[in-house]
Amino acid sequence: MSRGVTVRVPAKVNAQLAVGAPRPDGFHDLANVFLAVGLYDEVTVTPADELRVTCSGPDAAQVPLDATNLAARAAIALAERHGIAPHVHIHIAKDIPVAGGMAGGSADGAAALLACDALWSTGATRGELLAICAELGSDVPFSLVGGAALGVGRGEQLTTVDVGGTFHWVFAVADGGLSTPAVYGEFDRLTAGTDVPEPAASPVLLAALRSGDTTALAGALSNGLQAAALSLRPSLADTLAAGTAAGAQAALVSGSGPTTAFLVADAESARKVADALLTSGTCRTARVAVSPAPGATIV
Ligand SMILES: C[C@](O)(CO)[C@H](O)COP(=O)(O)OP(=O)(O)OC[C@H]1O[C@@H](n2ccc(N)nc2=O)[C@H](O)[C@@H]1O
Ligand SMILES: Nc1ncnc2c1ncn2[C@@H]1O[C@H](COP(=O)(O)OP(=O)(O)OP(=O)(O)O)[C@@H](O)[C@H]1O
Repeated sequence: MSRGVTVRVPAKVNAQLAVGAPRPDGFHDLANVFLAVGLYDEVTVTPADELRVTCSGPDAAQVPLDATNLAARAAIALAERHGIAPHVHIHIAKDIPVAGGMAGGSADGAAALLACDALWSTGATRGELLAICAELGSDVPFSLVGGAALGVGRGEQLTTVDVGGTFHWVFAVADGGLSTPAVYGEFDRLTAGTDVPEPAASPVLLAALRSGDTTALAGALSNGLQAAALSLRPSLADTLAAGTAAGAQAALVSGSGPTTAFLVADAESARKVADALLTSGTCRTARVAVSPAPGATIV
């Protein structure tokens, strides 16, 4: 009988990503409407003689296994707060695309935190766990809570958003990743000398999510980092066009990219659009998923 704890954690797509001007600390204020999507990593922690990280899955070779791994950082942060040695083997079964703008590393951070908390019976409150998540990265608190939420500040201050139905997505995974800081840097370069408005959540988008109406949501999706991601990776325009031609109701870059996201009417259209994207040769692979999905959960 293993004494391990396993946590399942979802990827995210940004239904709206409004980006403000750079702050003195280098971050950008956001109005970030997160939606958790049903592509999952599973993180298992078991007692060990020292901290060790392993990873399996098709993209495993791209995942760092040292102390920079967000799952390792989460274990260390929790252990430090509770005076525990972080002697744990963390195994990541990775299904979320790496460096794809779907918060895969953030997901593993949130999952490892929840798993270690259970393994060590720390008694940490939800608020304490969320505070550690925010220290680890701007996307990490949302990976813990899942569902749908508006993130303000640098994206870490969350308010739940109501979602009235199930949305169907196709994700086109590109060859190679894009660095999140590089995409924000390109946003700064492209907007230099312009008046960047204060980011604000779109009432039309929030109403579309509440109604569960795919057509309304398709008209309201937006990503303020899209121009920057396309500037760094112009070939993404071909992927967006291929998905649109195949019948997607909306096509956009997912977060900082280079994964592209396609909102479709139902599961059947999802399969059709995924097949068309694959045969178009404009992406490495295509994945089908629904949203919203639950946050990090012990299984
Ligand atoms: C693009 C998104 O994925 C959208 O959800 C997030 O904003 C990125 O969140 P993340 O990967 O958790 O980012 P962090 O690890 O907090 O920050 C990485 C880097 O991204 C940039 N960054 C991130 C968040 C933010 N609000 N403004 C920024 O400028 C900064 O250069 C920062 O050094
Ligand atoms: N557990 C992890 N899984 C994947 N990458 C990790 C992990 N921990 C740290 N990293 C590092 O983080 C980088 C970004 O990976 P990640 O998959 O989180 O990107 P992302 O999905 O674009 O993130 P986001 O959408 O939050 O900006 C990777 O290139 C890798 O070096």
